[in-house]
Amino acid sequence: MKPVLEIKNLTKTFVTEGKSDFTAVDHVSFQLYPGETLGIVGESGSGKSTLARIISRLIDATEGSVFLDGQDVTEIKGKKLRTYYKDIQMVFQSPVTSFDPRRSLGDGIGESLRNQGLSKKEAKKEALCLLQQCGLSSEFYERYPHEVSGGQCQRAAVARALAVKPQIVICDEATSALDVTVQQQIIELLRELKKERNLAYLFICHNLALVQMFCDRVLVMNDGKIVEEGTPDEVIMYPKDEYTKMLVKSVL
Ligand SMILES: Nc1ncnc2c1ncn2[C@@H]1O[C@H](COP(=O)(O)OP(=O)(O)OP(=O)(O)O)[C@@H](O)[C@H]1O
Repeated sequence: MKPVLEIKNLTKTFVTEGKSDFTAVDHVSFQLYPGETLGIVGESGSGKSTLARIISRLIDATEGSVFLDGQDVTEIKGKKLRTYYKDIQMVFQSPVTSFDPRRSLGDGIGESLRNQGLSKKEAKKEALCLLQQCGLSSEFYERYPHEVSGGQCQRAAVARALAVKPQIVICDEATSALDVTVQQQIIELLRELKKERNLAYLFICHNLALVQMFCDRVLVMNDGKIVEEGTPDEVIMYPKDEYTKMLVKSVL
């Protein structure tokens, strides 16, 4: 099977005046396959979010390449980049702040649909359908981000991510701000949506129990490098790398 996403030697060095250069992502390479959920774990500051931001083209890499469906997308611009922004969507830790507080959830979801050329009426119909698929009834269309719970808002954020029909969804600590039962519900939702839409997920998470439950494969990052890779059982139950052993021990 061909990978949907291929990362080759990706490196990001931040250059700040008056400070020494800092390499947050250091020659990272991996592949993500269609329908796969790939976990990325590592301590705070290990470079996970920076990696996600490069892949999403929110920031540029210093070195290395990103391939989507075999096409080099590292430096694409204009229309190609706008299409790429649809192919890769992100769901963040804090759903409430990811929505405009002055607009209803339905409007927030509808906006991406209207940007794709749907009429106001069509966008509303589709937004209601997406909300329903994400377990939210039509009354949530009119609600504002501060009028819903964190879990409900994260469901709406998933609905908004799906509105543009992405191939890949990057979840950056998407369940970390939610309590345990709501975390499980969001994981179940992501699982169902993956099956229905053959999505691939990059699942950045510091909760190893969730990673073990949800991911097909796991990468461990330390100081910007991938230090171990394997199935959740291999990495979490039988870690080989010293850093992974420490990481696993620290949460047990
Ligand atoms: N714009 C920037 N300029 C300088 N350094 C940065 C910048 N963005 C991130 N960093 C640094 O890069 C390192 C990696 O940060 P990153 O947010 O990718 O880590 P992370 O593994 O996602 O951590 P967390 O789990 O806490 O979100 C950190 O030391 C951070 O301070």
